[in-house]
Amino acid sequence: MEIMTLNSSLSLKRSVDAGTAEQRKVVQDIIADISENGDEAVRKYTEKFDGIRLENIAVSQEELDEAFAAMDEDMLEILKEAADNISNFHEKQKRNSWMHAEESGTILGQKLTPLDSVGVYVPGGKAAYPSSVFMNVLPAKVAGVKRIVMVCPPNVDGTLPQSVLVAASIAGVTEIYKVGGAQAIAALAYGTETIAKVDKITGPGNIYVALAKREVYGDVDIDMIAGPSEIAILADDTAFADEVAADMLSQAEHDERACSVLVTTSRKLAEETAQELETQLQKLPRQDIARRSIEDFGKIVVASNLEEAITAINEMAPEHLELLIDEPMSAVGKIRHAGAIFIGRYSSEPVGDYFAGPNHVLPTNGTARFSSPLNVDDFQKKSSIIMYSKDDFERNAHKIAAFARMEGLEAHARAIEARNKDK
Ligand SMILES: NC(=O)c1ccc[n+]([C@@H]2O[C@H](COP(=O)([O-])OP(=O)(O)OC[C@H]3O[C@@H](n4cnc5c(N)ncnc54)[C@H](O)[C@@H]3O)[C@@H](O)[C@H]2O)c1
Ligand SMILES: N[C@H](CO)Cc1c[nH]c[nH+]1
Ligand SMILES: [Zn+2]
Repeated sequence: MEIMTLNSSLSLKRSVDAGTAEQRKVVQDIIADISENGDEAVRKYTEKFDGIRLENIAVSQEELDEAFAAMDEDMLEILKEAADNISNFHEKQKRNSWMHAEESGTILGQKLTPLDSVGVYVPGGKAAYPSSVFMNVLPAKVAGVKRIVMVCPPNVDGTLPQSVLVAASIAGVTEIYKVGGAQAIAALAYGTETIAKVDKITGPGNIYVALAKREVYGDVDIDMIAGPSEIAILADDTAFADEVAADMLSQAEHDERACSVLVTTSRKLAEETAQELETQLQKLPRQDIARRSIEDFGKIVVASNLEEAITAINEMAPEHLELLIDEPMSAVGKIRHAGAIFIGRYSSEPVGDYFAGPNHVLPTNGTARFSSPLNVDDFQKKSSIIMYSKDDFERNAHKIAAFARMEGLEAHARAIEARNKDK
């Protein structure tokens, strides 16, 4: 891989993938068809895109039990431990309703209510993602959401991946359906005979899923449009090239359009990492995907100093950032934009993908400039509480009425004045 030098004309920013006009049209047509024809349209697209006609898309308790029984005991323990770590982390995010009583007797506050129902998209297609089941469902559970509907595209034999089913059971999903792509998003947003509509849809997926979420937003809420994975690694001469290359490939194997970038102050590390990437790629099972990702979107960049490197990384606002530098904690304050920051050698990105506890659904495509990881707040909504006292009302009524008249809203002013009389 070519090694570049960081200069003012080199930007690490990703261009947002808005899909092609043709893909948008495909998605709009699928959504319209599902809204109109419900389950029958779901069956048609599942047959077309996943290669199986399913008369019944609901996962039965029997299928869940079979998946559990077939799961390796040790693996089951690992899944449970990961689920505990993720739940514990998200418990710390949970906020409570609050009310504050002023001395004047007025009570102001904020009431938090979990969403009634959430739809969680779990990608199928290229890989099975039990970890994404945990990352979407467990924060919803912590928030108190009662109805959690999971959708996932079926395998060609009409099953769902065993690992996904077991994760769904551990996490406490309430309904599971074998449907993927834009047709799953439309079914969750508008409902079919089998799937009752939900209030919010979360979860990552490919371009068809992302475009569908964008289309239905407004009729339901969505979490974010999570694009292909990204990793930026900031490293100096204390880092090890084999570890840097391994971490870059860990995200490259997700998707041909995943993006792995090394920014380093050490030319030696840059050269060794380029070599390591080639050696390690040859031994990877998902070599084709990872190679295309590295060739089309991978970058190794040499910066003249740490400050310059951090400026470029802030501009990129990567989904994941690893700090493999001497005294990495000292750089954290200077990082303004990154979905998740992995500090030091033992915080390899997959630690966060699976086990540490923080969420792996993170802002991509530079949206870490203004978005946050999926979290418990995404599954609760707030209502303001206002209980105004007589004293406050009498003291402020004329100010409120004046404000209303300034806006030309006479009825507002009169609503206030109607109460400002002895009755
Ligand atoms: N950000 C995260 O947290 C995270 C986690 C896991 C996976 N991911 C990403 O999710 C994505 C998963 O993509 P995937 O494709 O493997 O699975 P997917 O489930 O997103 O997509 C499969 C579905 O796409 C639809 N589809 C495929 N080709 C189509 C076409 N030509 N026209 C219309 N619809 C079509 C089909 O309905 C199929 O069921 C990857 O990009 C991966 O990196 C992200
Ligand atoms: N790295 C992905 C998010 O960008 C999440 C994931 C799931 N499984 C493994 N990794
Ligand atoms: Zn990953």
